[in-house]
Amino acid sequence: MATRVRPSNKRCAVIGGSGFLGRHLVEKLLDRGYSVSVFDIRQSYELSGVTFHQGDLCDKQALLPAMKDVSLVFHCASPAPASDDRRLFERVNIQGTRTVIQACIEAGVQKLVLTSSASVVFEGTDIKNGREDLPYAKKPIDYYTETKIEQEKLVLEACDKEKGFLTVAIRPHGIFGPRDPQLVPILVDTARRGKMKFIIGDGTNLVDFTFVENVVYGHILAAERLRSDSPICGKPYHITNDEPVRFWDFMSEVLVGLGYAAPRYHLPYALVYGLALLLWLLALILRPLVSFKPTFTPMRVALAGTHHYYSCDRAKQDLGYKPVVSLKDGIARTVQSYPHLRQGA
Ligand SMILES: NC(=O)C1=CN([C@@H]2O[C@H](COP(=O)(O)OP(=O)(O)OC[C@H]3O[C@@H](n4cnc5c(N)ncnc54)[C@H](O)[C@@H]3O)[C@@H](O)[C@H]2O)C=CC1
Ligand SMILES: CC(C)=CCC[C@@H](C)[C@H]1CC[C@H]2C3=C(CC[C@]12C)[C@@]1(C)CCC(=O)C[C@@H]1CC3
Repeated sequence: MATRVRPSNKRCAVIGGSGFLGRHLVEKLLDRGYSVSVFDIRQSYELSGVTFHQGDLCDKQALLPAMKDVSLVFHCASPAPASDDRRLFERVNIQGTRTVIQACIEAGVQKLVLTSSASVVFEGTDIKNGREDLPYAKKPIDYYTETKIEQEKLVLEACDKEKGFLTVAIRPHGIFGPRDPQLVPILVDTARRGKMKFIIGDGTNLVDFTFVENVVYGHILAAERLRSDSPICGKPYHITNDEPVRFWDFMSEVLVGLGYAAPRYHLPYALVYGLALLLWLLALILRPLVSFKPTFTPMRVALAGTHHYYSCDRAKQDLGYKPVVSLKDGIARTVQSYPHLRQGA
């Protein structure tokens, strides 16, 4: 009789492991003695100790080989929030996540850790020290958020102690750090086009920005604490730097660190939000004729002009989480890592 190989608890798979967060997670897992399978639609690097499987997560047959003899799966793949493609988000974040869950169960995976987002409760209005029991956004501000909500629900509802399939969701916010393809590049691009002169609103709104290594640490703690007798099964956890900062102070610090001027002039929030909404509608109506991507989307303006910071008390209590890199050090390491984005480079 063929005996089934018991999956090693130091063997894991990272879906989305070619991405910004995924790659940092893979590197830390290797440091901690795990062997890692990466599953991603693209391969962006090579690393010893890592086996790459290239494919679309909506394809179960493609996923299964990456999960062979694996006890733990991290799912941190998603289309980029900047894409406004409803069908793509629904296909990958909702249907694709259903497929990931089915594949995990079929492959005998015991633990699934999802990278969700703190934005699942954000509707474009102030959130101050938000806890995990806030309701999901009833009117999500974009398709990305809408489908991240459904994705999180699917993963948490799939948690089944009887069947030995345990799940947990990590909700990071504003991830930044070396190799981030979003935050610093968008900021620098906006500055280079001369559009970073204005502060939206009075500039006092507090926001969480989270250094990538803290997010990675939260994921690994969750994975290692996920057992059938632990309180974390089927629950979401905020992971932040636990140091809310003024959105515009953070932006200015990164800009000045890279040699650009900090924004100075104030614009009323309602005016900019209204304009962004108009532009978004215009882009939608004109889509069959011309395609343009406005820099100022309603979501971006809301993120830049409201308070949105979250309590990570639950993660501290249940996971023993504490940020490992301070905001100050995180910003310094990030700025240093982008010599090619410096003014004049
Ligand atoms: N970057 C941020 O500030 C935040 C990110 N998150 C979440 O963290 C996760 C990771 O985000 P990032 O690393 O920033 O994004 P990223 O875009 O760098 O990485 C996502 C990865 O998913 C892969 N992917 C996309 N569609 C796929 C498909 N159909 N099949 C297989 N792979 C596919 C991409 O190729 C990419 O490598 C995402 O789930 C995102 O929603 C949550 C909160 C904040
Ligand atoms: C805290 C959090 C969730 C951050 C997410 C990252 C991005 C959404 C931001 C990174 C750079 C930001 C940015 C703007 C909006 C939000 C970001 C894209 C603006 C477009 C807001 C309006 C401006 O005046 C220019 C800004 C450029 C940078």
